[in-house]
Amino acid sequence: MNTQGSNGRHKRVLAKRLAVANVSINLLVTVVITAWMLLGSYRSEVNATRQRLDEIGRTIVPALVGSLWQVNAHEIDDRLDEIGNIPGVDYVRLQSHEELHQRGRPDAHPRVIRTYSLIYSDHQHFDLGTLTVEFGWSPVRQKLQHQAIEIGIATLSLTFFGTLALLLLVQARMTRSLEIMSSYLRMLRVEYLDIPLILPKSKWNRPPDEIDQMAGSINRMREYLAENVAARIRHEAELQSHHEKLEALVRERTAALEEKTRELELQSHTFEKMANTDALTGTCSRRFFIEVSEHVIARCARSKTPLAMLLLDVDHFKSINDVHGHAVGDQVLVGLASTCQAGLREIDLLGRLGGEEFGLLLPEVKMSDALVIAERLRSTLASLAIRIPREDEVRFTVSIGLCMLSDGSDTYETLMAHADSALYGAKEGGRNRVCVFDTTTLMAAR
Ligand SMILES: Nc1nc2c(ncn2[C@@H]2O[C@H](COP(=O)(O)OP(=O)(O)OP(=O)(O)O)[C@@H](O)[C@H]2O)c(=O)[nH]1
Repeated sequence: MNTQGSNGRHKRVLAKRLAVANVSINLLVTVVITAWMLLGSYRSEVNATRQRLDEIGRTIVPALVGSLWQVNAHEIDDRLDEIGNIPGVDYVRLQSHEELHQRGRPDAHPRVIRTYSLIYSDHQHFDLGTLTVEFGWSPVRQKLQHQAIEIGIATLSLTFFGTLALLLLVQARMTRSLEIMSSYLRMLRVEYLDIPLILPKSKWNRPPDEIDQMAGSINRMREYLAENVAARIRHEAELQSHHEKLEALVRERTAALEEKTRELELQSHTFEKMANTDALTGTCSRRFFIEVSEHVIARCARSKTPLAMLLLDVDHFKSINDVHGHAVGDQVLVGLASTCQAGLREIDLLGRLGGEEFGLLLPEVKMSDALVIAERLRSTLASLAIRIPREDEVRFTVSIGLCMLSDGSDTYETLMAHADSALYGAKEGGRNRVCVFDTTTLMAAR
């Protein structure tokens, strides 16, 4: 990560602001100091002027009074010249009786004026006139101006070099460090969190300052962020691992569930098949035969399609059981069912209704065809030989009751009652025969 770059737009703004502030403060301080120093100079100048005036009063004025008393014009002029030559004296005025002596020119606004009374004392006081001495502004002004210029130049030089030094110091320490820190924070990314912020080392072995503290805080924040990111990555990895384990578990459980469902479906299918199939003969169970018959009968009744119902019953089956055993009886039933089944169409339905009694539903078959089918069945079964171990074979006959769907109101129960009635007729008629149900008469086929 490059932390040496800087944002050009804000380059050294801080240093410039500091320089402007420093120059402004220095100028203000310069003005105040200059004013204060000039005031001090002015005061000391005033004191010096007063001391000179006192000196004039002590030395020259008594000599002047003596010259005036002696009326020594030459000496008077010398004294006045002496006063007029004192630095700073602009104007000297001697008013003695009618005479006026002047040196220099009076100022409209003199700086300091002092008037001396010229009195000669010799047991008596004689008033000889007044002496006025004026100190003007020009020498003091010049002096103060020079002083102001000197102070100004010195202070400005100090300001310039001080500001320059400050700028260099700020640039070397603050601006550069702040630029590096700013650049570091701008470039900071999750992948760079292991790179610490390093400020350029100072040549001098100085104690840590606020910039070092800030850099330390940034590094602590970076470490804290790095720890947090590492913890987050760790947690995400753990979460991912848990997620994968969970998904594997769900897949495993789903597979087990699907397997179980398949097993249950298979079982259910088997149970359904078992429930719908007669265990011994493989034909429809009574319940399934009734259920399907009800639908077929209703459909044929609606569409006025012919339908025949046959009820088959093995003749003297009890004797077969009694003579040959129950197992042989079972063999007879199996043989009957498979023989019947072999000659049926897809839409025909054979069901074992109980014991040795079977129902046979023949949709879309008219009476004449139904009779043919019933007779053929009876005949085929009568000639069927059931192979048994000891007696070689067993033969049997069946009685068949036949009825037709007569009108739209017929149901399974009515058809079954009719077929049963016909079967009863067949049994009564001597067995091994087909009987057709008729509402008025029972007609035997043979
Ligand atoms: N072997 C065997 N016998 C059964 C089965 N179900 C019922 N039976 C027997 O079938 C016999 C039916 O006898 P019956 O009702 O008297 O009828 P039948 O002897 O056939 O006489 P008819 O119908 O009048 O000709 C009984 O002895 C039952 O025990 C079975 O599944 N297997």
